Formats: sequence, C-alpha cells, structure tokens
Amino acid sequence: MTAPRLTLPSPAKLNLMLHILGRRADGYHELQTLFQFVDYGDEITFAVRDDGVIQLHTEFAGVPHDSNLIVRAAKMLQQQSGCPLGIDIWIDKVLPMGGGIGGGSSNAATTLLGLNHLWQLGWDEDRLAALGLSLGADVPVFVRGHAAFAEGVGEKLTPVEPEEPWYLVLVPQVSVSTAEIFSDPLLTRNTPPIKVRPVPEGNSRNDCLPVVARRYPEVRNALDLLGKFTEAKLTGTGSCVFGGFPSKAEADKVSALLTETLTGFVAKGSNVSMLHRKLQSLL
Ligand SMILES: C[C@](O)(CO)[C@H](O)COP(=O)(O)OP(=O)(O)OC[C@H]1O[C@@H](n2ccc(N)nc2=O)[C@H](O)[C@@H]1O
Ligand SMILES: Nc1ncnc2c1ncn2[C@@H]1O[C@H](COP(=O)(O)OP(=O)(O)OP(=O)(O)O)[C@@H](O)[C@H]1O
Repeated sequence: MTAPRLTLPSPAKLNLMLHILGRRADGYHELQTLFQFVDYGDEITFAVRDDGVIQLHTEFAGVPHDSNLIVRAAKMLQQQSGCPLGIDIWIDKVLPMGGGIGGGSSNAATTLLGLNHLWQLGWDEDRLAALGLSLGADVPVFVRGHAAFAEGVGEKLTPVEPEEPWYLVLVPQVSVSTAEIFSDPLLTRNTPPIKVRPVPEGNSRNDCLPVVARRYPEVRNALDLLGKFTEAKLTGTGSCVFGGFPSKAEADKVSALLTETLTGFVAKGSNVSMLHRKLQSLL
C-alpha cells in the first residue's frame, strides 16, 4: 500500500526594512528587520516511510542532497526526536535561490512543521524554532508563521501587523551570496537601534542595498525599473527587488512590462504564512 501524501506550501518572505546595528564576536550581524510573507512559494510533498530512510526525490542544480536544507532539517528532527519513521519528499521549486526571499529557510521550516505533523511528534513551536535557528537565521520566522519585527540575528521575534499590499517582486538573473554581502568592508554596520514600537514610518531602508547595488548591475537595473512606479526596495541581501501596489491590477500592469532577462511575480503580502493557514485547516 502506498503511504498517503501531504502537500504543504513553502512561501517566500520579504524584508520590509533591514538595519544592521553591529557585528557579534562570532561574525554574525545584529539586525533589526521586518518580515512579511507573500502568498507565493514552493510546494513540498511528503509521504511517510516506515523504514527510517529520508529520501529527497527532486534534484536541485548545484545543491547536493546532503547539504539541502530540506534533507538537513528532516535528518536533524529525526535524530533529535528519536523517531523511527522516514520520509519521501518531492518539491515543486519556484522560488529563486540566492534571491533574499528565504526559499531555503522556508523549505527547512515547512519540512520541520510537516514532519512534526506526519510523524506525530508533538513538538511545540519554541522547540521547532530553536532547531530551525541552527539551520539558518531566517528559519525561525517561517516556523512561527507570523509577520514579525526581528532582532538579534533574526531570531528574537515580535509579531506585527503591517499593511498587506499587493507586491511586484522582480527576480534579477543573478544569485547573491548572503555571506559575501555581510563580509563586504563597505557595509553599513552602525545604524542606531530603533527603540520605539511599532517601527515609526520612514525606517524602510535596507542597509545591504548600497553594497548589493554596487556589486550587481542586474539589481541596479531592477531598482531603476520598479522605482519609476513605486518605492523599490531590496529584500534581505537580494537579489530580489520589490514594491507595493494598492491593487493586483496595478501590480499586474507593471509586471506586464517585464522581459525574459528580468522576470518577476505578483503576490499578496500576508501576515500569516500560507503554510500555517494550510496546517490550521488540517486540524
Ligand atoms: C539577510 C537575511 O536574509 C535577512 O532576513 C538573513 O539575516 C540571512 O539569513 P540566512 O540566509 O538564513 O543566513 P545564514 O544561512 O544564517 O547565514 C549566511 C551567512 O551570512 C552571514 N550572516 C547572516 C545573518 C546575519 N544576521 N549575520 C551574518 O553575518 C554569515 O556570514 C553567514 O555565514
Ligand atoms: N532547499 C533549498 N532551497 C534553496 N536553497 C537551498 C536549499 N537547500 C540548500 N540551499 C542553499 O542555500 C542557498 C541560499 O538559498 P536561499 O534560497 O535560502 O537564498 P536566499 O533567498 O538568498 O535566502 P535568504 O533570504 O535567507 O538570504 C542556495 O544558494 C543553496 O546553495
């Protein structure tokens, strides 16, 4: 008998602002950032196996299975929970890699929450978020599934309710290495912390933008194009660039101007992740 399959969404995130406050002794940077999800992402399908094997069936160009965050998340959860079960995994990958929209981190979180459900582990969100943090700074917010103001390296999360506009997200044909941007000597690392909550208007800057735009002409082009229609922002360390619109029709109108060399997608901003909405509907 074949095991029943469960398909779960793995949405992208946007950083609505990103300030770098300083650098810690371990090289990681202290940030203040606002995370919001969009209703657009990958889909991951899971089927439980009873032999304990963890098998990813979809190939990723340039990412060996052992370093894939999906496989790493599954193995870590299996090890730490002592679960004897295994899993077959397939992914429909639409999110660009190195785009600053957190595709890998989101995949890791969907895997943790999906397996917690299917293996019936009963782990709470705190425990899953702590495991997630060991896989990447962006994983905890995807585990929590709520728009958040993040501090520390991104793990200290306070839920927030920003507006939920339609976004046009531009995807320049270039992958940006997060580590490379954070090690650039020209990066601004001394932005004073915002102490007032909610974050006051006028703090939508991304401190990574000047360094990314300087290194990547493709990102500069995207910022220039979108900037003709709305405030154009960089998410994370790029490469993706996004802007908000009051309606889908207005975002679609600008999207229609895109070409093969600069693609993009239109998606609704969402303060509750698609993953959590789907999991809620299963209960
Ligand atoms: C820029 C953001 O996308 C904002 O959401 C994240 O902070 C990056 O999160 P991420 O991709 O999960 O990053 P990780 O995989 O944890 O780190 C990749 C590399 O970026 C650098 N890094 C990352 C996060 C951070 N707060 N400070 C850093 O200096 C480190 O060199 C690290 O080795
Ligand atoms: N399941 C996965 N999906 C995407 N990338 C993965 C995955 N597993 C490992 N990786 C590796 O992680 C790198 C970063 O991928 P990711 O899609 O998270 O980038 P990103 O959107 O820039 O993330 P962030 O916003 O967290 O900086 C990839 O270039 C790839 O080598």
